[in-house]
Amino acid sequence: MALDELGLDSWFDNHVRELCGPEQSIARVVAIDRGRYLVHDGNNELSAELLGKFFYAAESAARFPCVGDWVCLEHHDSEQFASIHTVLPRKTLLKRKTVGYDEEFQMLASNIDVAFIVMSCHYDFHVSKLERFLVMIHEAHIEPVLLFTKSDLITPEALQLLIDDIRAAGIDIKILALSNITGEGVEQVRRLIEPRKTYCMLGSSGVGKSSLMNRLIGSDIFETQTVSTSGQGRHTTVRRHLILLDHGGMLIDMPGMRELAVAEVSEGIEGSFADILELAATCRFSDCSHNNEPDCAIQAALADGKLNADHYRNYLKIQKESRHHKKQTAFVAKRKKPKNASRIAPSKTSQRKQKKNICVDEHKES
Ligand SMILES: Nc1nc2c(ncn2[C@@H]2O[C@H](COP(=O)(O)OP(=O)(O)OP(=O)(O)O)[C@@H](O)[C@H]2O)c(=O)[nH]1
Ligand SMILES: [Zn+2]
Repeated sequence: MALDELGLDSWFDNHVRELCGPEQSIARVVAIDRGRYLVHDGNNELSAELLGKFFYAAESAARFPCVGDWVCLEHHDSEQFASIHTVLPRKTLLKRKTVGYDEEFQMLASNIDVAFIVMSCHYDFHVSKLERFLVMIHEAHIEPVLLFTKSDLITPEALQLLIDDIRAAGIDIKILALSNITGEGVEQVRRLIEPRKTYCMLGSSGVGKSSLMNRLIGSDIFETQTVSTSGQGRHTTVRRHLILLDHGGMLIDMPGMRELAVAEVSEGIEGSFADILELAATCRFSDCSHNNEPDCAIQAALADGKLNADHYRNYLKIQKESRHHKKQTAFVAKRKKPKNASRIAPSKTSQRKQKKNICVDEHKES
């Protein structure tokens, strides 16, 4: 198989020439398992390890490879084993705020062209949740598509009402409805997937991501979970693996995400809340807080119903989270920064910590 079938194009090629040594070859990270990287070099999948230099002066988790990355490799004698020297620049990087106290973000996957937001139309659909996914996807410069699963459980009229709600919030992304049970709509999803492009599936646990994966692959390699009759999903084991589909495209499955806290986002907000930013630009005062200033365009639009109150509330919430994350990251970075960072070798403990930080795949994380 040629590397272009794995998504390599001239953009990456230019970086290969610049960044990979003459003895090195190029491969794509398809999975991470307990600190080991499974990479595909166009012919084989092989196991690769990081060079020690990755653990030096680690200012940011973003220096480590993640699923979807292109890396420069040096093969060892056995051919089945290699070391990773360099991570090539990424076209796109999907990340989220780390759950818990650590204020650094977590990389989910890179070099994704299209993100499928998978949501069940039968249970627990909220436009605000969709907006949260959209902020994250816009921030990463990825094209979003909404896949509504479980269409067999609601009437076409009820489905149309949900779509109307989404359009009313100013969201104009492509929407497809499907059922993994009857198979309706699955073919349309398959037709969306183009060769050499990378797709990912994002969505809460239990919405039907594994079921859809299995349908697209045509076999039951992903374990699916039975959910309670309320439709709510259960906790499933985490996996993140880049899979090559028969007709060419690539698909990365993501763990179910219960908590989706946003890291610092700016363009993501511009992408998802452009209507609000446009309105705010027409307030009388440029620093309007949209509370009780005169001639506030936001308050006026809320009053006459042109601006949906939930949409605005969600905007404020996400903006607050983003600001908070920015402040925290700046604070943590200041506290952590050692003098002469690049010359200090990390202790064994900090290497272990780093490994723990990047190898999220074997933990449950939703
Ligand atoms: N009625 C109906 N049930 C579905 C559909 N898709 C999935 N299910 C059921 O929903 C449950 C959860 O599906 P999964 O495919 O495991 O969901 P998931 O999104 O992969 O969940 P995680 O692995 O936890 O992230 C299973 O019992 C499926 O049979 C659908 O289109 N219609
Ligand atoms: Zn205002």
